[in-house]
Amino acid sequence: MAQVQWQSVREYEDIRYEKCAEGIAKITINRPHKRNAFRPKTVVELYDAFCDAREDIAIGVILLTGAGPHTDGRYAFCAGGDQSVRGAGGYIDEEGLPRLNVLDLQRLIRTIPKVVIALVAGYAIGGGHVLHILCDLTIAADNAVFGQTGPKVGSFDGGFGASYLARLVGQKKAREIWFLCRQYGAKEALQMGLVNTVVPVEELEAEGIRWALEILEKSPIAIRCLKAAFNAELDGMAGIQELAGHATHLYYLTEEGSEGKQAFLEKRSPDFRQYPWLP
Ligand SMILES: CC(C)(COP(=O)(O)OP(=O)(O)OC[C@H]1O[C@@H](n2cnc3c(N)ncnc32)[C@H](O)[C@@H]1OP(=O)(O)O)[C@@H](O)C(=O)NCCC(=O)NCCSC(=O)c1cc(O)c2ccccc2c1O
Repeated sequence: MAQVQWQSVREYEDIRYEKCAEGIAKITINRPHKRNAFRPKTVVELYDAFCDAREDIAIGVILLTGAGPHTDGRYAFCAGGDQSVRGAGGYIDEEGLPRLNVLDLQRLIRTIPKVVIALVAGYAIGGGHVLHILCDLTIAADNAVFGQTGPKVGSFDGGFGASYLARLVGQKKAREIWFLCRQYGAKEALQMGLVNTVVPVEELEAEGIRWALEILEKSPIAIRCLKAAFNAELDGMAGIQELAGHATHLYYLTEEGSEGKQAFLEKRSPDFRQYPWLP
């Protein structure tokens, strides 16, 4: 089965947010007239939907994609920050404040204890390219186009957008991508390890659902710990915190862990002697 019944979760202006009974959430950037470029409000809405998916214990996999094709027939995953609202100090929100709030979203995608899959049709460019990099997996349509534009348009993402990209494709290739601002097709992206697979564009969502359903058959705790472990290797103290948080979560689930709390509440000494020091 590679088709599901999507139910809208709540209404937004710049995105669509849906879930299905099988445990998948789908978040769609819905600004095709701007090649799905994000303004601060788009990011606020994306953040809100990702938070909802994080809190929903029925959801294990989140698909992130872009609406399309546009009326001109072109597809886009996301063309990065909306340059028409870029002002001094960031992208100007509805209150007139400059924002780089996509950085908050990047960290949420990175740490959410569920699997995030980017479904990329058409352009994944600039900050939109960085978003797919941050996703755990990327499924590309055969018409996908990847690239950074920062040095061309007076911007750069020196965080995950540079360092994690280099981990994915190697230092030389990452420097080429940023320094030359070229565009790369789906096949080339697959060859350089930037995406997991390439499918015909009309198969993109069905393939995403197939991957999601396969993941959803697996152990949620194993997957969340693995995601944190992959991150910990690269994310320093923040990565260790994330992995350690999962260890604490598991410890709280044990009888041994609750003995300490129970003893405190019963105003007695804890009896940890009953628990083995396993090899
Ligand atoms: C994506 C393209 C290569 C597509 O080219 P194509 O020829 O197919 O389409 P058009 O160029 O004609 O675009 C159609 C339509 O969409 C508008 N549009 C496209 N992208 C954007 C955009 N990013 N912002 C605003 N508007 C956009 C375009 O103007 C057209 O509108 P019309 O009204 O004229 O029809 C090509 O469009 C392209 O190169 N786009 C720009 C890509 C780009 O440079 N993105 C920004 C990079 S910087 C960034 O994203 C960024 C964001 C952050 O929040 C950061 C935060 C912290 C650090 C760094 C950040 C950062 O670098």
